[in-house]
Amino acid sequence: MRLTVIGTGYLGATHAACMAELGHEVVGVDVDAGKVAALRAGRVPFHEPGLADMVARHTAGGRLRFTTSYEEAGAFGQVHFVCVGTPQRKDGDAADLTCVEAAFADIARHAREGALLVGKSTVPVGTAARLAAAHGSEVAWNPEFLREGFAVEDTLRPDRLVFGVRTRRAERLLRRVHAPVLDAGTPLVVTDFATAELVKTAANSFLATKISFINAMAEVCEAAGGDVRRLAEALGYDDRIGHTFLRAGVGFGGGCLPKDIRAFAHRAAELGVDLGFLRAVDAINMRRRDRVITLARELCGGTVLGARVAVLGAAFKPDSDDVRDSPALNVAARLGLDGADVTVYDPEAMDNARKAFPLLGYALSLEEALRGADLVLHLTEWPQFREVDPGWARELVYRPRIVDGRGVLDADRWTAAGWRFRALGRPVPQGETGWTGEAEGR
Ligand SMILES: NC(=O)c1ccc[n+]([C@@H]2O[C@H](COP(=O)([O-])OP(=O)(O)OC[C@H]3O[C@@H](n4cnc5c(N)ncnc54)[C@H](O)[C@@H]3O)[C@@H](O)[C@H]2O)c1
Ligand SMILES: O=c1ccn([C@@H]2O[C@H](COP(=O)(O)OP(=O)(O)O[C@H]3O[C@H](CO)[C@@H](O)[C@H](O)[C@H]3O)[C@@H](O)[C@H]2O)c(=O)[nH]1
Repeated sequence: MRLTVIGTGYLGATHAACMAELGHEVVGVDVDAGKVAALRAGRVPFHEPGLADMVARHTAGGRLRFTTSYEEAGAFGQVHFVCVGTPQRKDGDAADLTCVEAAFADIARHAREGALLVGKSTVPVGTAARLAAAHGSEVAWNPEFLREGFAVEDTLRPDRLVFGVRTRRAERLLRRVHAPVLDAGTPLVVTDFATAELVKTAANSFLATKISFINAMAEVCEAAGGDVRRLAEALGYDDRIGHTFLRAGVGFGGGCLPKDIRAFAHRAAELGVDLGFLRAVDAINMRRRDRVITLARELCGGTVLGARVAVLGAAFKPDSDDVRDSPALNVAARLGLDGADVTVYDPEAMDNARKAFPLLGYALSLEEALRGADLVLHLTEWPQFREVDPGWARELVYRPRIVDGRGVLDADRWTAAGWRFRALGRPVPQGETGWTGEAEGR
């Protein structure tokens, strides 16, 4: 089929390449000429494992093209997928639909007779019906559930597909687009617009709730002397609960969960439904960032003023260079404002971090970040950070003190190598009694 993908960011570039992989002819459209130029040259302007190869292969083979022209896209496509951003509005919790509205208006104006306009962006319930009424084109909603870092795999082998449609024809077209995925046995839910839109915001709300639940348990563990890792392990053996999304730590960030739960609560309130629990989920999540800052202060003798702090991680999670609402950078920036001399290192997200927080210090290697540090904060669990030898790191830092904000480092190993080790939701390692009041200064 001839498809277009409008908006070629994290979601759209992946969707476009994967649709070409399924055998379709695809044109990607973006208003960002720089992004289009990079993609045309077969380069992906962000880090997503496996995607660069796929884009390079299909642009070279001619099945995947990129343009800034809606005219070209409209003349080409039988089905148009809208994948533009829906960030949080500057003036509140609602989703900013400016890009979605512009994209639908532009493609509706240029699309051929009978073309299907499919929304994939995450939107407040009611958006699809409004766009269908506004543009008179046939509309469908096909929400996307991919995770960054696994985007290709999640697109080619998703847990499920959801089609929000009003006609048999729209369903048939979407079935044809996804035929290889459906033939592989992927579950499909065909439903109305509202339900399709709600599946997406409900799924992200559930995931965020699960993370904040275990982080609230981490707070109780801190108060009671328990270990949230063992608690999560024991809880997860109950099949009804499961082990996934129960990793306690500095909490969730990224371009999706934080803004999606806020937008969902806002939209529900407009509809007269109080989803107040999502505000609690959000508050628990933000408190974990505060907790890292409290631990940092405690380990530095009450204040981080003048302390050299190495922050390991800038991306909101490993295997991504996305720094949108990154807990690591939020903590780093706040410590910087408190007078710490902060140096950030991340294997992939340095350029994005520099753009977002130009005043922080940046190191070109892990070793450089650690050298001379008074305190180390482990805030994004890249494999290379987990594999660090505590003895090697001990030789580089000025003071061996670390906060594990992701709950993956081995407290015993770090303590045995002479480190003062703190983690969220876990007891102070044996043999350590907490801050002893030794004088700071070099
Ligand atoms: N990132 C993810 O993992 C993911 C997963 C599922 C759903 N989503 C949802 O998908 C949507 C896109 O998210 P993203 O992370 O890819 O955002 P992004 O910011 O990476 O990409 C959005 C792209 O849309 C382009 N754009 C903006 N206005 C445009 C217009 N009028 N015409 C053409 N292009 C335009 C931007 O230049 C940008 O390249 C959001 O609604 C998000 O919630 C994202
Ligand atoms: O047990 C866990 C799991 C995740 N996280 C954090 O939660 C955030 C989100 O992680 P993840 O969901 O893996 O990443 P995203 O790529 O943001 O994906 C989410 O958001 C996408 C955009 O809507 C959806 O498509 C996905 O299904 C949904 O998982 C990250 O900061 C993680 O560090 C935790 O703190 N503990």
